[in-house]
Amino acid sequence: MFDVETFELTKVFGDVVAVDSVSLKIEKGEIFGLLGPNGAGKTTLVRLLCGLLKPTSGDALVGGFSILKEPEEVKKIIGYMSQRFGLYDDLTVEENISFYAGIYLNDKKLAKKRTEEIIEELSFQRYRRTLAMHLSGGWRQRLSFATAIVHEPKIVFLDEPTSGVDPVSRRQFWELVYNLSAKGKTVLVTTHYMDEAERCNRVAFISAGKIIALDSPTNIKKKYLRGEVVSIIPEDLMKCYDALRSLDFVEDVGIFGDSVHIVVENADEKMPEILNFLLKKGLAYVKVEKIQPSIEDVFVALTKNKNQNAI
Ligand SMILES: Nc1ncnc2c1ncn2[C@@H]1O[C@H](COP(=O)(O)OP(=O)(O)OP(=O)(O)O)[C@@H](O)[C@H]1O
Repeated sequence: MFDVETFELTKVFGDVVAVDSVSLKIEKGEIFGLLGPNGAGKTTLVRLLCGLLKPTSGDALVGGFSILKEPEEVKKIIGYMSQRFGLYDDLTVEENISFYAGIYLNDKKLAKKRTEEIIEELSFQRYRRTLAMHLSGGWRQRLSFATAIVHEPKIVFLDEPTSGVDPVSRRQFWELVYNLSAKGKTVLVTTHYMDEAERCNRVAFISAGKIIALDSPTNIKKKYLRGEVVSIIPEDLMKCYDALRSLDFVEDVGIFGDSVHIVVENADEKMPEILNFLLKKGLAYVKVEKIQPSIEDVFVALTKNKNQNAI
């Protein structure tokens, strides 16, 4: 059973096609990741699915309701955590939660009950009277999440929920996402963090409004990365990156923190040639090793070719 189904969904702003004929299906209970560079169309797709934007053409069913014909019904069954978090800084934690509970739930008693439940569930007890403006980044993010799920929506949209949040809070946040999924809720999450993509059941890559790859993280790596990855930690990152790009047996080159990753057909076979090349070019390095590919390696390979065909 699908909780989200889109049919050639398209949104055009002036001469920008922000979402370009997207057709996808998301199963009930799934954690579905949406990845893509800045401006790829992730936020626009999420806003369309939340019933906040009207499509230029195409349609989508969210929880069985059409975003085109029944956007108000869609809004009742979804939770949306936007990039801006949507918190009231001059209200306390409890007031923020109870404010959103009041908007979404008509029943006052139920709104109060849910506010208490959420405070308990998300461990807000000691911060309940703290103003939102005084919370740390991680707790603000948690509060924004709380306000998005206070009405127990079936489907939850999280737009870059962990952007700018420290690694510990990010990990804790993912526990909350897993809890939602374990309760049978469907989650669509957009992210820039590739390690977070690995945590999703399935991911879609979006580039210039089009879905260019969609599968489980494992299958995506198998399908789109036809080769093995060698990681090089050089002393001069940019010089090494530029030099490696000129090697004809290298399929893809990408920078990952302080290392350069190259994709080659057979890493063990090519290793002596790579070491020889670095030596000849006078490129000093700290470490060269074959590594397991990450979803980020696929991302580099996929976004390299901007004219990639949509699937
Ligand atoms: N309201 C709008 N009016 C005009 N153009 C828009 C509007 N909203 C988005 N766009 C354009 O649509 C394209 C997709 O933007 P969108 O915000 O959906 O991308 P994104 O993948 O979410 O990017 P980011 O990761 O930076 O948030 C961009 O070119 C953007 O400039």
